[in-house]
Amino acid sequence: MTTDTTTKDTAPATAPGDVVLDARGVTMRFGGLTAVRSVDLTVNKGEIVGLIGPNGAGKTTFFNCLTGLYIPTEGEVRYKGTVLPSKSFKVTAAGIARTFQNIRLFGNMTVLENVLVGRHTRTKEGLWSALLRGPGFHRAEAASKARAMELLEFIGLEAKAEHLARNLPYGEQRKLEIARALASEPGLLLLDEPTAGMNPQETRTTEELVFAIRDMGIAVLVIEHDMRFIFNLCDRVAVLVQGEKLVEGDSETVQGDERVVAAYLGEPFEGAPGDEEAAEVAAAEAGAARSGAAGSGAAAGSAGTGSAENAGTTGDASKEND
Ligand SMILES: Nc1ncnc2c1ncn2[C@@H]1O[C@H](COP(=O)(O)OP(=O)(O)OP(=O)(O)O)[C@@H](O)[C@H]1O
Repeated sequence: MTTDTTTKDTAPATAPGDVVLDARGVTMRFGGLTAVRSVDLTVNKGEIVGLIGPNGAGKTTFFNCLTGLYIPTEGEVRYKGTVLPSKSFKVTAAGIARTFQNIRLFGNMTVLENVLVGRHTRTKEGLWSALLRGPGFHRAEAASKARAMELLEFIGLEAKAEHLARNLPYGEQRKLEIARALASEPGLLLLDEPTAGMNPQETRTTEELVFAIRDMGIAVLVIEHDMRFIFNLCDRVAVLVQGEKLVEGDSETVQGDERVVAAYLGEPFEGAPGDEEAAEVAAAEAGAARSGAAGSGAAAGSAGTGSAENAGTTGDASKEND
């Protein structure tokens, strides 16, 4: 049964025009397996919403239903009031961009070229214009490049614009993926485990980056196993367990819900998560200074059922669905 514990007190006041994403009764079956069962979720303008749950709970499958990679077996997804098209490139053009659990950059292309790839849904110049390389093409190309450089500046990688993507450290590759997603000028950004494999310092930087993206007017829906990251960041958190939404509410509501503790979180947090994180960052920085090199250890504060598989991974060939 789907239980929504959002109360009037915890839910943000929302005007009808403020709903960016409205997923209703989304169900996804693979043969006899129901990976997602009748999930409702809305994301409003100006919100950062978290989607958490144990491994195999259906989080990525749900993302795939929001981005046209899967057509839900049942249910409907609307973006700013319009039912989503069924092809992923059309979903991107409509205004939803995403990053993937496993980094999907073009390693042999430069950092700048990777961001330019993300702009293809926003460039109107057609094949003939590109072949003839007329003034319209050059103008569009210059504008795209300028916007891509702006985005690289936003994520702090403008100095590495001409580097090959594969030569970037892991944390910067994840940031570059975000810049590429932003290049399509979305109204909603979906982040699938953006801090997987990051050290505490990189995680904190990513947190700041997501706040800055929200401040640019882009709504964010984020899957993550790092609970400190989620509870620091999100206005609202939905918990999926075995394909169903168990609870939805603000961080405090979700952390305090016994069912969530039993099904996913394990022990409730004690003390302020921000303080603990700051201590870990300081310890990591001190360690890096001692060894002369920054490590890329496990993300801090991951929930018990999800951390081991995700910490420190740069790819997972066994996952077909993301
Ligand atoms: N293409 C597919 N075909 C068959 N089963 C699938 C497919 N994709 C996902 N599943 C199954 O659906 C269930 C939900 O998987 P999903 O990857 O969505 O979970 P998740 O919550 O994202 O897990 P994780 O936290 O490990 O990424 C799992 O049992 C998975 O094996």
